[in-house]
Amino acid sequence: MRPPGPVADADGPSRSSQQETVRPVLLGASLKLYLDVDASVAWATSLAEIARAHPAVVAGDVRLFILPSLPALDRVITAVAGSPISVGAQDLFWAERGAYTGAVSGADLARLGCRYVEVGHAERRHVFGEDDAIIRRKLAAAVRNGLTPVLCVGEETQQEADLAGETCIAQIESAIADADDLDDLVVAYEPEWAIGQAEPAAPEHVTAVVAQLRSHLARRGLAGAAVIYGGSAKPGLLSTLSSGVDGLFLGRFAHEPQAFASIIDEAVGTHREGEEP
Ligand SMILES: O=C[C@H](O)COP(=O)(O)O
Repeated sequence: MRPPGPVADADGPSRSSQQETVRPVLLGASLKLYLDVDASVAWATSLAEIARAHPAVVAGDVRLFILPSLPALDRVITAVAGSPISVGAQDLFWAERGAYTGAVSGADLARLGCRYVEVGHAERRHVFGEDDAIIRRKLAAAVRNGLTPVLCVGEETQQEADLAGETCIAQIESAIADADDLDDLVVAYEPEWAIGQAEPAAPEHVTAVVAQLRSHLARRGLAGAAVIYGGSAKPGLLSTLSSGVDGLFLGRFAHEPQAFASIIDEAVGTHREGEEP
């Protein structure tokens, strides 16, 4: 499923590995509201230079996506054009057109050149009051407009992996309930208690929860969905997770382009066998 509008990423390398059984590593980063527009463009420009020069990214073995703030989207898309970086938005509204002051249409995001859109982040739930019903409608809108949802799920408080997995599976099921023809999905496992901290969740916890999510998605016919980890992810983490995740969803620790570059280096060699996300 592809967006109907121009696509800001260079999908050539990614598509070229479609017949292979090795899954690429997916690294995403959301800027949240940390950087202003000029700083976002400068950051994206640096990442594009790194991406263009990195053999694993050029080959499609490591895929990158970035989610700047909405006012920065257009300029960031221009800044990374021709590089192997995909761009997405941090939010969308559930309807394309109408009397919805301040809302952002998925159709416009796709037309602008977005490939991804984030749905269900803990900050959207807690700061903006989004609930399961809103997340479900937004995810359906993303799919309807050819955007790949980056669906964030995660338990609120620290608990054992089995329980956390159950919570996340319930969130996934609720979120995808109204999405017709869902064939492209990224699930970002973000335990809420690990977001904005000094350290990420323990690797054993992450891999145990992600294993449950992968099994569940496979049973639902969504084995191709990538399951990535977010929550204070930073350089050094991916090596400890090995093939236990499909990649990382980065926040603050991606603000320094060289940190992002070092995570790309770590990603090399952590592919796993299976259907391509
Ligand atoms: O969107 C990203 C996640 O919420 C992680 O953010 P963080 O790494 O700054 O905790």
